[in-house]
Amino acid sequence: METNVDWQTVFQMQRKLTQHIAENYPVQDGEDRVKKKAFALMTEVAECGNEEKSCFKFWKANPIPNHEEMLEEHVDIVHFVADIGIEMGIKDYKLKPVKEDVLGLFAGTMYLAYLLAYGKFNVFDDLISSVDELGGKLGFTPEDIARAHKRKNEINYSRQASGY
Ligand SMILES: O=c1ccn([C@H]2C[C@H](O)[C@@H](COP(=O)(O)O)O2)c(=O)[nH]1
Repeated sequence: METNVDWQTVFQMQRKLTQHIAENYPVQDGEDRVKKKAFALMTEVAECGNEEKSCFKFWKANPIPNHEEMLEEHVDIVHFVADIGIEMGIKDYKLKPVKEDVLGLFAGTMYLAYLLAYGKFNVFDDLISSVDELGGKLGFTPEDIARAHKRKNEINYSRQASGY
């Protein structure tokens, strides 16, 4: 299946970033990083949705989307999906077609993140598939996503270095 995100590269990069952040901020006794990262993912989905206002802000006369901001939020979502996969020890995932519109993808991604973290349901394939589909439905090419992901990955390292 053709994908909008080069997940193999994303996972390779995320493994290093996750390890780097864990060295700076070691996991505390009893801390559930899957729950925290699932919530971080939900907040990024909300931020992305807030840039693509036209899918839900029916009360606004002129809900103009901000494509650059939307792309930045989308690659934050991509970061956290891979991060959750790593945190959960996912070895194998399989992308599948998702028949949802943008609104359904935003809401579904949040719901799946909740199910994974709190219900312990095995829905990682659904989660990664929804986020992949979202990138395309928001109008981004695989090249747009790869470029923005690489840029944000570098920013994440400099933020760690500067004690952000
Ligand atoms: O454990 C973490 C913490 C942060 N990030 C990355 C994902 C996003 O690109 C960015 C989100 O951080 P803020 O920009 O919202 O601070 O950091 C991770 O990948 N793993």
